[in-house]
Amino acid sequence: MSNKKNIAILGSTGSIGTQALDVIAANPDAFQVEVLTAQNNAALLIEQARRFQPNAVVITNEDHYELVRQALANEDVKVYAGEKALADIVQMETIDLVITALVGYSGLRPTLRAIEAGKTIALANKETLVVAGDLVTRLAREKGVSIYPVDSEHSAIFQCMVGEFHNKIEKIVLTASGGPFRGHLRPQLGAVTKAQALKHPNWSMGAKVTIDSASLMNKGLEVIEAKWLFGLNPSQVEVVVHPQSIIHSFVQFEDGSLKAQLGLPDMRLPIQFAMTYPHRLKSDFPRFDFAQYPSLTFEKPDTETFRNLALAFDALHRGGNMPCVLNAANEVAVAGFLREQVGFLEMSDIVEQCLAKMDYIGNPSYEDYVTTDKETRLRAQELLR
Ligand SMILES: NC(=O)C1=CN([C@@H]2O[C@H](COP(=O)(O)OP(=O)(O)OC[C@H]3O[C@@H](n4cnc5c(N)ncnc54)[C@H](OP(=O)(O)O)[C@@H]3O)[C@@H](O)[C@H]2O)C=CC1
Ligand SMILES: CC(=O)[C@@H](O)[C@H](O)COP(=O)(O)O
Ligand SMILES: [Mn+2]
Repeated sequence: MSNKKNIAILGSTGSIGTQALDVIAANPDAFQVEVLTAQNNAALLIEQARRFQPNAVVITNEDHYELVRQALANEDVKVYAGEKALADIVQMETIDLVITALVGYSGLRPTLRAIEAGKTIALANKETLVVAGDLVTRLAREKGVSIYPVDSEHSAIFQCMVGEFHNKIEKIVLTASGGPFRGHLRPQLGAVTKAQALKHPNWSMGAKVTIDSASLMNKGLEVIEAKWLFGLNPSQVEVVVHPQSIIHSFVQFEDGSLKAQLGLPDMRLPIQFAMTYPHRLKSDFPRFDFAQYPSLTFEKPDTETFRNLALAFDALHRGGNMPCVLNAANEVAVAGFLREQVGFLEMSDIVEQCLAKMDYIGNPSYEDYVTTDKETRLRAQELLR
């Protein structure tokens, strides 16, 4: 019997997925890859499967199935395709921990299925908690499943909470880099390009989260994610702009003590911590050098210019299916911006109009979320030029 943790990585070809594999490659005695999944990047999935020899891989775009199957015909790796296969594979008995590194709404169903099967979750896919945080956290409580955060801010809060779980949080303060357009006003934002928006000042990430960072929707999604992960009221979550991205977030306890977690912007650390909690594993990640950062600065977010953050707080206050509406409208808007169909500022317009027009459902079922997501997408599509 091996002591290695058997890991499934959903979205292994993405930014988080490939960094999770870096962590595994650096710690072959601690981890074994059990499952890898991808949507379109068949070539990288094949390369990863040859290198890490998982039990199984899933390619969700069925058009690539034959290519992957033939390429792995001489390996001891099972090959599946399609969304149903993705939702089923997470229940495989041999999996210990599922890393949800998919992007967007696509993470919801497999995450719920993994929790149903009692799998520990390392959650990068924040949209899962934005869309259906009540369902997901309720099911996790029922099944006794732990959800460990991968997102850097939430990992920071979680790391500050270690040894403090019996103590009450007064508030948390999420740090935001402010993105590439920090300090810009609306007239300037009207003219920014996709290439400029994809240049995050501190982090190298997938396209969707990078655009969300530029529009401050990422911070809005993270506010909602934090509410569900840490059981907070909306009034207990604040955001401060910290352009250096060195302090990853703060927790303030009820005695007024403020704790923070610091480090260079490198996702491998939070990914690894979610995989090893409650332990820490020795790493060779670059260390922080105080001489390189003579000042760490803070500003209030400008929510009049970057309206997405205010819209996310609004959706959180309204509750029910409104965060699901926010997410679906934003996914359509970001895809439209990446196709250069809409401008930067129009992304918030689309989200705002969907929040105003979609029917409110107070206590949504899973089916209500599926319907809300579908109908919001249709409405948002109509708003694309
Ligand atoms: N990147 C980062 O540093 C951080 C990311 N996050 C969050 O982590 C999640 C992943 O982000 P990131 O790694 O940047 O994203 P990427 O776009 O880099 O990767 C997404 C992964 O999901 C797969 N995928 C995309 N769409 C689908 C779909 N519909 N069904 C199944 N698989 C799909 C992709 O497959 P393929 O490539 O084969 O098409 C890829 O493997 C997001 O929720 C993001 O907000 C949070 C903090 C930091
Ligand atoms: C690395 C990570 O966790 C991202 O979600 C990051 O937070 C993006 O940075 P900003 O949204 O603060 O620009
Ligand atoms: Mn983050």
